[in-house]
Amino acid sequence: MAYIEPAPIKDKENPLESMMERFNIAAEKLGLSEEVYNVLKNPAKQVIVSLPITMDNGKIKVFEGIRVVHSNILGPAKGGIRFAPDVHIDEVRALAAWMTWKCAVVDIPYGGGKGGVRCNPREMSPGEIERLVRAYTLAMIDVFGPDKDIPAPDMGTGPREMAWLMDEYSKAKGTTVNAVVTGKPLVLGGSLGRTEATGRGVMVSALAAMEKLKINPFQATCAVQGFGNVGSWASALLEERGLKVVAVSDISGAYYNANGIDIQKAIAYRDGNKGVLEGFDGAEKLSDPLGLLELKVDLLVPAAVEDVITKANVDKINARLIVEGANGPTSFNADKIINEKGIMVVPDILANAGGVTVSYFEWVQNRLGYKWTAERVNRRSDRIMKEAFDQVYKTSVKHEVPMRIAAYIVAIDKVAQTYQFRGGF
Ligand SMILES: NC(=O)C1=CN([C@@H]2O[C@H](COP(=O)(O)OP(=O)(O)OC[C@H]3O[C@@H](n4cnc5c(N)ncnc54)[C@H](OP(=O)(O)O)[C@@H]3O)[C@@H](O)[C@H]2O)C=CC1
Ligand SMILES: O=C(O)CCC(=O)C(=O)O
Repeated sequence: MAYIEPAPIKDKENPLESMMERFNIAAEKLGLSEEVYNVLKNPAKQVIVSLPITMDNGKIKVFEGIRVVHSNILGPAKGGIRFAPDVHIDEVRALAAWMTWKCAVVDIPYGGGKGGVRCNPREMSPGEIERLVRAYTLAMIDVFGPDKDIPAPDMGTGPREMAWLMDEYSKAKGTTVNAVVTGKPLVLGGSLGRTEATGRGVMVSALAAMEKLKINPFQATCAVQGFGNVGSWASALLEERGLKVVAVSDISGAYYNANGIDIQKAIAYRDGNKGVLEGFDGAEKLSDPLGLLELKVDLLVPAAVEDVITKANVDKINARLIVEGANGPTSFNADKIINEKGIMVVPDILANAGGVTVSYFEWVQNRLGYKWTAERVNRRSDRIMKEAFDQVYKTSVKHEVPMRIAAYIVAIDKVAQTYQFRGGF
């Protein structure tokens, strides 16, 4: 099987710089005080650890593990853990700050954090991954905690890794602490609805934006980059709401069918094919996987990695609407051209906030010692996503700025007000 390694991203820009450029614009629009600006531009805590792991061949390999807490002014830090070969401190800093803004946009009582381990989980056995998760957890034992910093899944991690993290943390503390991590398997206190939550939030945001643009979902086409947790759930739920998903992709390539891809068939194929779409016969494989981003569709959902829409390809983007399932898929340099082209973008810190919203519900349920029904979880998260969309849309109209800057304005304003009331510096 031919994998594209490393990730096929051209012209990768620095996600931290992209984040700061937007932050600067919103801070200026808001007239943010210099003191609060200086607090928010720096992460509150950054921890880098070395993790020596015995590999299956008996050799010891040392991995680098990172956790960054950008802010805990609104509550404990919250954010996923990424296992990927190109994890970098600047990327984790940007991802942690995006979590601060994201939690503020959807108005949940958390600050922002993010973690990462530079590794390639595709080349590791389950035993090696388990040892790595446990070593990372122990190294972060004083960082994590249900009232301090609560991790969750991100790229390359899922419920299995969260279960090991909870177990290791609980053993170290001498008691079961399920609220230390979210995105757990149901039987360990995971929430109904968490697995699909990010994709579901993407769908809710997309439908809200399509209403503003007067696009009828039953006549709309869609392309989705990334067919992991976020991309596959977003594809399935958008298809369920009437859209024709004409293209999907993963690390093995991009797959196109003008008549619409049968998403359930694609998911079943992926699940029976070691997690990849390679060889899927319900669509044609595109010669250039990045061609998916340039298709003439109503809706484009980048749901894989950062910086896939950059100044190198932004001129060729043909979608009417972009809803960002991934964190940071559009570089700062591409923003201006997208705006000039009149393409509406529902930004990551709004569009993919459904995941952390249901993570919050999971933490609430763990602390209550009670389980909500899927119906309650979905109804509440849909309402939060829709309200956040409406607030960002109104702010965008009021300040005459794109939705992305509007989302930053909403978030930074909330965090700045909290600083003003709490004081203490
Ligand atoms: N999980 C969550 O709840 C949340 C995730 N996000 C963000 O969404 C994005 C995706 O995360 P998630 O779905 O959890 O991760 P997964 O690991 O589940 O899936 C990632 C998907 O992207 C594919 N992929 C990786 N690199 C490329 C590439 N260069 N080109 C095309 N496809 C690629 C992967 O392919 P393959 O599997 O073949 O390697 C896989 O299909 C990330 O930016 C993440 O930060 C945001 C909010 C919450
Ligand atoms: O569910 C969470 O707590 C965080 C998910 C995440 O990492 C993200 O939204 O980017």
